[in-house]
This record gives sequence, C-alpha cells and structure tokens, in this order.
Amino acid sequence: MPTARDIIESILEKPSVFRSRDKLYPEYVPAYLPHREEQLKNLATYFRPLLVEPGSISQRVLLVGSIGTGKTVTAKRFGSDFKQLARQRGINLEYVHVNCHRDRTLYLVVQEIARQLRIPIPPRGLSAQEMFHIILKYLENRDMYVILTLDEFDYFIEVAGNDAVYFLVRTYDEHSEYTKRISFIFISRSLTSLSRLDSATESYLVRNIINFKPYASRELYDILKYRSSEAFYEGTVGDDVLSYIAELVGADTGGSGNARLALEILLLAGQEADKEGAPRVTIEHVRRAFTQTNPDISVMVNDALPHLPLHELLILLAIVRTLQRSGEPYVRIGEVEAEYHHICEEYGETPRRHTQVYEYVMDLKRRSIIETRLSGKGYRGKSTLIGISVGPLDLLEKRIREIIEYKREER
Ligand SMILES: Nc1ncnc2c1ncn2[C@@H]1O[C@H](COP(=O)(O)OP(=O)(O)OP(=O)(O)O)[C@@H](O)[C@H]1O
Repeated sequence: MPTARDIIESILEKPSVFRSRDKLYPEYVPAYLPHREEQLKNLATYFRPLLVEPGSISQRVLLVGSIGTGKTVTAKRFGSDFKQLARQRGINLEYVHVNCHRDRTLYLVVQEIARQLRIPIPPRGLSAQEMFHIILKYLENRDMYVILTLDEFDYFIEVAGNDAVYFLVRTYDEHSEYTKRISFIFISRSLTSLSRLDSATESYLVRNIINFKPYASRELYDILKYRSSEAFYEGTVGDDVLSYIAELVGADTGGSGNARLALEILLLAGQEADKEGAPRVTIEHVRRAFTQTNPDISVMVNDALPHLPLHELLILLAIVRTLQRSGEPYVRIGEVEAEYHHICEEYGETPRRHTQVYEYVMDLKRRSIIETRLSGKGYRGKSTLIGISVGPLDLLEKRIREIIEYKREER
C-alpha cells in the first residue's frame, strides 16, 4: 500500500502542461495588453499634464465597459508603468488601486488609500473627511502625487452616496490651498449607475470617458495566444484549442466577449489535461472546462433530451460520435448524416430524409444543444459545421443512448 508521502510525491512529480499557471490568474497583470492599445494611449494623453506640469490639474477619467473587458488590468498596467516613467522624470508619483466592491464607504476607501500609501493614521476617533485631509497634507509635505483608481465605482455610488463622491472628487475646488496632487480613474460597468448622482457631480465625472468594448473572437484569440505562451509549456496548447475558446466567448460569435471567462476556460482545460496526465490540451478538455464555467447549460441540455423525438436523438448521437472521432471542435453536416445512417442501421430504424435531418439539426440549435456555423477558412466548399460545447461527450453519449433505449421500449 502506498504511504501518504508516496501519494503526495506522485502528484508533485506528475508532469504538467503548465509552466506557470498563475499567469492565467485574474490578479496577474501582464506587460502586454493586446487590443487595449487605444485605451492605454488615451490614458497616457489624459494624464500627460501630470508629468509636464505636476500639480496643475486633478485629472479624472472614467473607464466604462462590461464584465471582463480589461478595465481593471488596463488601469493597473497603466498605473504601474506611469509611476515608473514619472519617477524617471524625478516626480514622486504613486499608484493606488481601491476596489469599491470591498471598500464601499468613504471611511473604508480613505483608510485603504492611507494603508497603500503607508501613511500613519491615528487608530480611532477621526472622521473619513479628517483622515482625507491628513493624506492631503502628507502628500504636500513629501511632494508626492497619486493616481487613485476607484474600481467597481458603482458600489461606492450606491452605498456611500452623492455627498461622499462629491467630497472625494471636489476637494480641490473647495480647498484652493492644496496643490492638486490626486488624480482619479473611475471604473464602472455602465453609465447608468452614475445617474444616481446629482447632475453637477455626474457631469464632472463623465467628461473624459474611455470605452471598453466586449472582445471579438479574433481579439480573444490574440489575448489567449499571448497568455498561454506565458502559462503553458510549448506545444501543449494548439491554435485549434485557442480559437475554439475564442469562438465560444467572442462577442461576435454569440458569446459575452469576457476575457476573464476565456482565460478561466483555458486554465480549467489545462487542469483537465493534467488530471488525465495528457500531454496536450484537447478540444474535449475545453468542452469539460466550458461546462464547469456554465453549469446551467448542461442542466438545460440534460432537461431537454427526454423531450426530443427519437430521430432527433439519433442525429444528436451521430453528432456526438462524429465529434469524438474527429477530435475537432466542429464537424460537417455531411459526416454527421453518414454516421446517422450507420446508427439507424444499428438500431434497425429507417433513416429520415435529408430535409428532415436538416430540420432536426436546426431544432437542436434552437434549443442551444449544439452550435452551427458555416464553414470558412480551413474547409473546402461551403457546408454547415456542427459543434457541441458542453462536455464530457462520453457522458452525453451515454445519456442520449439511455433515452433512445427508453423511447424505443416505450413504442
Ligand atoms: N487585452 C488583454 N490582454 C491580456 N489579458 C487581458 C486583456 N483584457 C483582459 N485581460 C484579462 O482578463 C481578465 C479580466 O480582465 P479585467 O479584470 O481587467 O476586466 P474588467 O473589465 O475589469 O472586468 P469587471 O468589470 O468584471 O471587473 C483578467 O485576467 C485580465 O488580465
């Protein structure tokens, strides 16, 4: 019997597809941000006066975009690089990033700013406003500048309210004795949460907006390509795997355009490969990973199966088997139909005609059990391609076969 140590060692020594898995974690801030060049340029343009004429303005820029569009990572990358560049020019600038989902009140936000800047604050008895003035004086005494990002700012608006926002961003208007040492980046998922503010404060915030659009699949592919080159050993993740994930998530191919989701699927797919001791990440590992990030879809598919007519199930079985055999993300409808004829023979059923087969395929698509698209690059001729994003396919196959048996017995 293996000892506990043997078991632990066997896992530690198991080969892995990952060179450095943490490069896929959401908190990692990479040096390259493909397809966010415009946003970085805009940020640099807005904040340039801080280097040219420090103290002349308190800049404020609002980053807006839906979930996983790179707002946080772009702000952090910008902040860290801008700080280095400022220091090279002899300007003592710090970057502070506060997540307002965690720190939702003025008190918590101000406390967090002080913590990150390592400013000693008396432990008790001060109001948020008093603490903020201690920070401003500290910056003044040390000739320091700060870019302060308030991430998930929507929460701050909702919980802390208009007066708190006003206090934070208008301090320099009320206190002309201070040099303008703090500039702001606000991050929000949408502009609607800002309408809770009074119109003066709102218009003050929306003057400089940088938009972050959901990523298209081609953009996600570039992001995944770069991040996977950092995270995986060479040759363990093929371009087919990356394009498949990019297509599942891309905004132009029916997904949400969320890079966090795409990277999570890639990470989970790598973990699936490691679990099996596989030398490469496969399309099937991606299917399993996608199902883990989308448990609702597999429940929906499972619930739908018993309601499908027998021949629709036979076609679905044909799709599953053709996909399993090919190891590709998609197969041609022609190959599926050929497999369907085989399966009908196996079961002693008369196959339906082509037009009916096509109808069933379209019904499976309407029910989101399969995806279809027209063949393009890499395929000869135009043909309908069929894919299934939920996995594992062997479990799906087993379940379909059970229901087919059940339906045949019922007749
Ligand atoms: N252009 C990019 N290049 C490389 N990685 C990216 C890029 N855009 C986003 N990512 C990665 O995707 C994940 C999500 O990005 P980020 O957290 O910045 O999104 P967000 O827009 O702030 O989302 P949320 O609104 O949910 O906070 C992170 O792991 C980030 O590193």
